[in-house]
Amino acid sequence: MDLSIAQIASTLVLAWFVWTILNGLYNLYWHPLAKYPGPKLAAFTLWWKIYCELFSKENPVDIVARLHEVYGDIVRIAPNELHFSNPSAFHDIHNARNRWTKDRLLYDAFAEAESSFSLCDYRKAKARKDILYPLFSRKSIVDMQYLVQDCVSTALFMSLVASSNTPFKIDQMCATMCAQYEQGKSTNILRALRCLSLDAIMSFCFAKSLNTLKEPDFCAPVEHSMTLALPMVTWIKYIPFIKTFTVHCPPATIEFLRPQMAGLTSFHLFVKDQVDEVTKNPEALQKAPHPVIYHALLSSAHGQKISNMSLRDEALLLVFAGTDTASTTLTVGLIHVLNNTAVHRKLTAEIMEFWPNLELKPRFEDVERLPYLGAVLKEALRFAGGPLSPMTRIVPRGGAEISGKHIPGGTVVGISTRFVHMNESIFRDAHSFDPERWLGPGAENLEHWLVAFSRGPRSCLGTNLAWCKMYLTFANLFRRFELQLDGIGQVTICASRKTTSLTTSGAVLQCTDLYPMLFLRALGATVDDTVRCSVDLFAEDRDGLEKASSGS
Ligand code: HEM
Repeated sequence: MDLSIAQIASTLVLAWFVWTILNGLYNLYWHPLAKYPGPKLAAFTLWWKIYCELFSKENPVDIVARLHEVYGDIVRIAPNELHFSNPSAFHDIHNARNRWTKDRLLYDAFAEAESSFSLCDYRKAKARKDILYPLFSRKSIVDMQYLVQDCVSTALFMSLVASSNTPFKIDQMCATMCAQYEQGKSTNILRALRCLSLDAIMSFCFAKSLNTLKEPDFCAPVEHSMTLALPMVTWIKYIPFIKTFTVHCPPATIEFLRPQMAGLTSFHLFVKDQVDEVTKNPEALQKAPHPVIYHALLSSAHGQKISNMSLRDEALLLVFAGTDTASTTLTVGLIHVLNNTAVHRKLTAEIMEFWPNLELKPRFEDVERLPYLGAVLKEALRFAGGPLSPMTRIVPRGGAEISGKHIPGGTVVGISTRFVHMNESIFRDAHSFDPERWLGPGAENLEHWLVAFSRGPRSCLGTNLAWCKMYLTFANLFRRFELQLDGIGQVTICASRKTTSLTTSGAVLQCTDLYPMLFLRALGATVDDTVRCSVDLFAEDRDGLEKASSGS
């Protein structure tokens, strides 16, 4: 029997349709999760979740929050996925005993598949983290803090303060900034902090920097492309072909199709060349001024042969993981502090008293003893929340108890940190930025509920580095400058930021629905006049976009 192409196609479509209906009916009535409440459509098909994550204008975490109000503590948000709202569920899922596998659907979407973050299997990830941990240990961070402190100084001095040995740059920079200010242009503080994080993590991991802090207005193509690439993760999750295409496509083609990605493709090439160089010529590592990731990864001591591809993935992942999270947390903290005069005054007073002589830069171990600064940073972490999307795990065979219920093996489970950090019964008046809560009686009990770095064997590898960076950045910012928020203009958020970062921005914007501008003034520093610099935190900066895409 001869069938035409049209007949074959229609038969396939019909078969797919019937399969979808039968599968949906199975999901609704016979699936092991059938008894769990949630929208019927979410139980029927994954397309409901895909719609929420890709097309809905509302943030997915907000959607889930609404569902919990309707359906209770446990909600079925996809045929095989449960989301929890009871904070105890976080510790049921992420704890020192659990060796649960990460959810492939989520983690395969990250381009760096062969990295400590994206290796879903616990044993493989542990083997990799064991290799890297010495470099990220507290001792190593304390020893190498000069890399971070240097960067802190550069970021600040780039903006305002004339560093004695770079008068030309500062002249040039001040002139540019003044011109920008007169033209009503803004400098993006989030971008500045991203450049800071980027340069710090690059120096730390590779003993090389892209010098993004030296770019005018912190307008570094690589930083900009990284920001643009973030929302792609959600698309890649459901359309893996995008990842296959970008991984295998020649960089020139990507740049042609999306010029804004030029910064990222050149960064990928930078890492690739670096990996090729160190694998061909490991002796070159002896010239490194301090330990870098390749010393550990290429060492024969751990007995593992790590492929070039995996080395590349690890290097890229570390840069990505260390850049967005820390800078977002600091930005969130900055805005809240500047919005709250009492907090601002108390923080500045503590830092000024501790650090009277500007010339003598304090060490991280000393700065971290400042109780109020520590409390402010914890509040910043609580508000920013780390990755806000649930970091999903697979319940092992045999099932597990989560939030007091037996959950069948094979279920995808997750809880966004927002449900822990904004829980009113743990953090009284949770939506107010109140560092005092970390200082008063019972404050030590709260530590258990600060989960921005997650918990258990898959918690953040860069925790020590992140703390070091956050303490030193805030100490320097509030010691050297008078910072003010100014409310002029309007906030516009571009649709592509409707991801984790946007959620974070959204949380911030709830407390400041004005256009946040920072007026910066050097305090007791080497500049005597007040330099005013408007800082546009969230609005899409067209000039910046153009500059970044043209690679200037
Ligand atoms: C404020 C800053 C940071 C926050 C809030 C943060 C948060 C997190 C969280 C919540 C996870 C767990 C993700 C999961 O469950 O899959 C994680 C994992 C990770 N983070 Fe961070 N992070 C920060 C900074 C850094 C830095 C500076 C680095 C270093 C380069 C880093 C490297 C990593 C790595 C390698 C993992 C994967 C660990 C694993 O899967 O076992 N992070 N981070």
